[in-house]
Amino acid sequence: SWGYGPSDGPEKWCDGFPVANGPRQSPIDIIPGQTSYDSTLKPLKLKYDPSNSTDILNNGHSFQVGFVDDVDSSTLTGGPITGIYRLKQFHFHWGASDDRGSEHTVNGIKFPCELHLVHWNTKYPSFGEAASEPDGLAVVGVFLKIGAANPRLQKVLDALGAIKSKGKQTTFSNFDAKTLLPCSLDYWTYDGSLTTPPLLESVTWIVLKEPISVSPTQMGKFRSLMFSGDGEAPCCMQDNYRPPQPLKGRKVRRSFK
Ligand SMILES: NS(=O)(=O)c1ccc(-n2ccn(-c3ccc(F)cc3F)c2=O)cc1
Ligand SMILES: [Zn+2]
Repeated sequence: SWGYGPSDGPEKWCDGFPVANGPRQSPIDIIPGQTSYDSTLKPLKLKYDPSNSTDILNNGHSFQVGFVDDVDSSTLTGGPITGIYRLKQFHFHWGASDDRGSEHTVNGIKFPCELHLVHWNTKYPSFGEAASEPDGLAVVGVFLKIGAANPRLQKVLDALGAIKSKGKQTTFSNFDAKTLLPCSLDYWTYDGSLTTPPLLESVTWIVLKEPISVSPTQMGKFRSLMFSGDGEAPCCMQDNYRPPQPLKGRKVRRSFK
């Protein structure tokens, strides 16, 4: 299947997933000077219940923390979206070195890592159904910038030892995803897609302007994971990011002056 290497990486995804060349692909390069302030955009409202976190999984492309999503207890409302979206999972993308790793870029600048909090629109019966609807998903993107070690992030990183290789999963309870958010919820927003196959064009992207911090040592912990499963040739999980895609006339709005 697909990956991030020279033979199965982003340049090859269009072979199996023709939507890769579609009109609303993600990520994009955000050029702040070309975004438009929209005073009708509402503040983001993120309400996360720590008791909803369930597990942490190495899926062979990244690792993700899963949430109970059969009730409205961890939700996204407000912002550019209407209705209630439920948190399904969060995961990250990162580089082999601190000079790259984020999927979205700002004025062409890459961050070492990017956090994605994936939500689905409860007007649809399930995540799977929502994932194929143009207004089905909303992903909040948060940049990570090299600085002081982030103690809240460390809780997640301390669990990675148990899920080193593809397919490994372990329980991960009582994690408050809100602790991974920066102080300001100012954001850019645009209509886009999943950034990995199936690349479905069903995502309202909400990218926060303010990054959170991560230390070089903590970045090393991300890179200690493996794309490969036990018994396969070991392959470090790094550079698991898709580069920016053509804007194709889309408008990027911002919630702040
Ligand atoms: N990087 S991201 O844009 O946040 C992103 C990229 C890919 C996914 N993703 C991959 C498979 N799925 C998925 C899982 C179950 C399902 F029923 C439908 C899906 F699209 C999914 O949502 C979810 C999020
Ligand atoms: Zn992602």
